[in-house]
Amino acid sequence: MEPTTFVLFGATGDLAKRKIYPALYLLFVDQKLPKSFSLIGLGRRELSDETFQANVEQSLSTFSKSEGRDPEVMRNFLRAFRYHVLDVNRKEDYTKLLQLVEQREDELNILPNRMFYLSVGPELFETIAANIHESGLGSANGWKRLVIEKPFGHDLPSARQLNIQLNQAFDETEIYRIDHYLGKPMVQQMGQRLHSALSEQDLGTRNIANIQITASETLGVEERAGYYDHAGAIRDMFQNHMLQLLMMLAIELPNRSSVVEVGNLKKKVMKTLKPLHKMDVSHHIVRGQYGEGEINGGKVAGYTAEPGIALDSLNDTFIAARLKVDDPFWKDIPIYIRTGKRLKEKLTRIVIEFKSESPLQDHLIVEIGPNDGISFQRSNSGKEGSDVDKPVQSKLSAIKAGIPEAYEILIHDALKGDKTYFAHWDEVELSWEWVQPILDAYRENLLPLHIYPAGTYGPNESDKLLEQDGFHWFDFKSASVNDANKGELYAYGHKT
Ligand SMILES: NC(=O)C1=CN([C@@H]2O[C@H](COP(=O)(O)OP(=O)(O)OC[C@H]3O[C@@H](n4cnc5c(N)ncnc54)[C@H](OP(=O)(O)O)[C@@H]3O)[C@@H](O)[C@H]2O)C=CC1
Ligand SMILES: O=C1O[C@H](COP(=O)(O)O)[C@@H](O)[C@H](O)[C@H]1O
Repeated sequence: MEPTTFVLFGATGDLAKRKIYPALYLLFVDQKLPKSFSLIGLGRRELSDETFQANVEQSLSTFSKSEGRDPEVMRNFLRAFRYHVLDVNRKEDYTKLLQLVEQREDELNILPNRMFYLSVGPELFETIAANIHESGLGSANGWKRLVIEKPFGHDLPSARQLNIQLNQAFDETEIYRIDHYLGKPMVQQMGQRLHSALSEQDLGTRNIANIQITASETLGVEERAGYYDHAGAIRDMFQNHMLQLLMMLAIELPNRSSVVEVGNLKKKVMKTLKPLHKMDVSHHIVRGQYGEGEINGGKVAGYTAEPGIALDSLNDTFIAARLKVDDPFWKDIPIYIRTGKRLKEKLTRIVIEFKSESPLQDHLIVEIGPNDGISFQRSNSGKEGSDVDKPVQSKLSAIKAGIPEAYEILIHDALKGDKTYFAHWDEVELSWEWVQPILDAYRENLLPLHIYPAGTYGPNESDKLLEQDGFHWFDFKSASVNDANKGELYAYGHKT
């Protein structure tokens, strides 16, 4: 891997501590960082290099999953870390930063390959990109890359505007838009596995009755009121993670697919999504907000009683949607997506329900979190005359233990210059285009905001959305994927 200077904006922030440093540490231990690697952390607060290094070490103790850190390994890891005070709005700070970057490149005798990671609020993205460009930080005789956190824009016009601004400083090939769901190992493989499962059974998508994508969380808004109350579930999860799950499920990635191929395939999925009209949104979308309730036996406050949230906030903490992909392969298969905060359990799963005459069992379940695996399940929920004692049968593949986490995978890819599992501009723009009528309908209050008790699966209207089509959300309680783990291990696409 080529020598790299990793310039981290937001080095004192939550994401850096929680995800970036632990991921870098694991990469270092696995010898996956470039041999010549230097990190310069940036923020407004005054820190010495030593305090910064101690803070990084502290965050590893708090957030890293690796056990038993060797002090010698830790010292070697932290040796690469320097800190520099920078206010993103002060041009002179970038000039000083350039001097430090060049000084470190000289000390290490490395080429000026620079990765700029923006782990700061989205309102700062444009300013930083412009200042990197103007200060000369981005014009050295090596490569430059911009890694950018979500959210990418607030709506379609602002996302387009942001992209135009970034393109003045970075080429699209140099921009790495992080969507951490794309770094989840199961997400990278599931389209392939679904197609293998269907073809091994000599089936086509005609045997699929519907597809259900659920990302439910037990957490509430936590300390992120300032951001979340303007984003809501639709921008925080739906426009990015949930639509990425749909794209990754619908495409069959050729082996060793290039970044361009993946981008084109995903774009095709988004282009075939039937558009919603603002006036029809209420027929296909359910908007919810959590009220007070119980999570894991403990009482929790409703959304508007959370710190920093206005009592009259109409922000959405839940969304359920019905979508259709209008292409010959997926035609006529309804796709339901739901995501929300303060729901009954923490899980991310995709359920493919087969038609009753299908030789397959009722459901193929792709479990993305907290564990991962693929299994067949028979669910009795909602079926008249069902035999509740019927054993759950399953074939399952799980991704082996020791697989790196999303941030580790994505940061490693960015260091290698592999953009395959980053969000490409075309698909980001198309997903905002699809979501925009919903944002408009929310703003104009064209659909009700349903309050659901915390600790449930969301408002009843979300169940009704499927009942209208003769379906039910899969009842995860009736068939545990972890029980299925005891069954025959069988990986679609390859045997484990
Ligand atoms: N936290 C999370 O779990 C997730 C976060 N994200 C995204 O990651 C990004 C960072 O989030 P998070 O770490 O939570 O945010 P925090 O508020 O915790 O950190 C913000 C960082 O930005 C720095 N900063 C703020 N203003 C300036 C400024 N004017 N000049 C220089 N530095 C500044 C702060 O440093 P200082 O105060 O020292 O200046 C701090 O290091 C956001 O885009 C967020 O949406 C995405 C997914 C999950
Ligand atoms: O990006 C985000 O994702 C998390 C959920 O991620 P997961 O990997 O735990 O499923 C969500 O809590 C957060 O609000 C959102 O910003």
